[in-house]
Amino acid sequence: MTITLVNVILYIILFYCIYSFAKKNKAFSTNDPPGPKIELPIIGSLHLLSSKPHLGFTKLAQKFGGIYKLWVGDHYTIVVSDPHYIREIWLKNNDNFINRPKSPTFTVLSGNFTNLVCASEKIWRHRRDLVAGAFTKTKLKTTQTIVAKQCQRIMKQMMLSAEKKTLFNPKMNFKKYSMNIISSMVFSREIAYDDGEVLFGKDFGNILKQIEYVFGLGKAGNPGDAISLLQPFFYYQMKVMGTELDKLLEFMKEIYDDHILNLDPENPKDLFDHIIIDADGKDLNGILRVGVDLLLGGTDTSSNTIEWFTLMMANYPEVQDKAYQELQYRIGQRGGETIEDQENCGNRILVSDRLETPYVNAIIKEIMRLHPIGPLGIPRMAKEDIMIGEYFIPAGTHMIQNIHGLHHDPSHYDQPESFIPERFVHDNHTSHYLPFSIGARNCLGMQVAEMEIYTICANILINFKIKSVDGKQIDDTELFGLAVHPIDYNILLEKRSI
Ligand code: HEM
Repeated sequence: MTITLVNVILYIILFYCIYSFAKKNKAFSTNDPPGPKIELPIIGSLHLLSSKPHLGFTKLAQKFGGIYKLWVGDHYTIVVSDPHYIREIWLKNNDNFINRPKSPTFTVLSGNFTNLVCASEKIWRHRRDLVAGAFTKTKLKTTQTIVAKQCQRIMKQMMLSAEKKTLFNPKMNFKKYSMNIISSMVFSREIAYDDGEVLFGKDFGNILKQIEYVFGLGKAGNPGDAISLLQPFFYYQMKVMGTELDKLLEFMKEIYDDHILNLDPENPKDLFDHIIIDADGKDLNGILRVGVDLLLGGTDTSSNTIEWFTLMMANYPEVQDKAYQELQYRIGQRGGETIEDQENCGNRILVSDRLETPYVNAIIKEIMRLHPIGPLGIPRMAKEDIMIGEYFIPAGTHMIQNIHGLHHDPSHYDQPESFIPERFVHDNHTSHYLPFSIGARNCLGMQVAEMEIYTICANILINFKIKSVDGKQIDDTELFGLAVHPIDYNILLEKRSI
């Protein structure tokens, strides 16, 4: 009896493997893109990717070209790093690729696709309009002032660290900087850098831990997302993620209630007020989820880029010095240090200096080229069968924009693995530089991110020399997660003389 049951199970497994092998190795058309010759049952080509899938995908692009197909577990996937095809898909045919794949992780993180980042088409259009509208209504000057104020706060922390010669931890501090910008813009809330600081909304610091936790659980690469047979093994992880996300939503509800209580429709004080007013008293779930999305989307992304910046500056002191000279020159050009208006908040370099500091801009671009924090963007899914150029893409295909592959392609960038900011000084590389993606569903926070990254990086460069703790190069190994980040490290700061 037992043997018979074992036999039945073995037959089922065998049958499933044959079915899976046949399905994955059958062409959809005579116009499929190139890809691996043999797909394995169940896993497809997963074995060709490592724990750092962006590197695996880029290696495959070297073999199959800028557009290729493969099976990532159960999912037929097309990976694109050719700038021509990226534009055809994400820009010209955006409507057909507007949705995100329905993976278990996305399902939980998005409350069944009712948020903004993962929302399905109809809901997405409504949410995107709501948030984009609120961003537009929040005046540029207001955003600049918020960024300048937060930059001044972190400069004080860095100055203290330089004076006391204590180690400075980029990860923890830049996270607070990014989060303070987004939470000031959206919720009029800030978190403290140390326990002595008394700020409005004293519990807000807890949300940072909570975001960290949810981000950690939702890390890309959950095997249950790729292979549905494995989903039961990740049931508990998904359940915990849902519970932790609910806590974030509860917190968001408190902020919402507070906003409702103090709402002046004629005089909205922040982005959340704008969203609440535009939603006209409806869609509480949507508003709360959009609030969480903005915190999630606006924190680890920019802060990881700034972490890469201090790491690379410690490793390339000659680049730091060259940038410092440029910034000194710029200050001289505008008549010295004396810009003391409200928006400046005491910073030595302003957002308005950006156009006049091409080398600093080039450093930032080179860092986002070399270490794009979202190296595979956020995946999309084909709505209907479509021809893109000579290639057929069937409905349901998962689409990956391989930003890492695009940024590391030697046909666009000489010595793509080397850090050479100069390459961006005379050439914008516009067609093959896309850290924020492209098209109607590209990064909604791009302008804020660029502003906050420039402001802090330029002010760090003018105020400090960044050094590694032991005088050696800091390890620049990439760790893969929802955002690609460096191994946690400390730096030493040396104050530059004015
Ligand atoms: C270095 C900083 C950042 C990078 C590199 C980055 C990159 C990206 C990328 C690649 C996408 C996917 C777009 C697509 O599917 O085509 C995205 C989406 C998104 N980002 Fe960012 N991002 C950054 C900062 C931010 C910030 C600061 C915010 C919030 C203020 C933000 C909010 C969003 C949102 C809401 C989406 C989803 C858009 C949608 O689905 O309509 N991001 N981002």
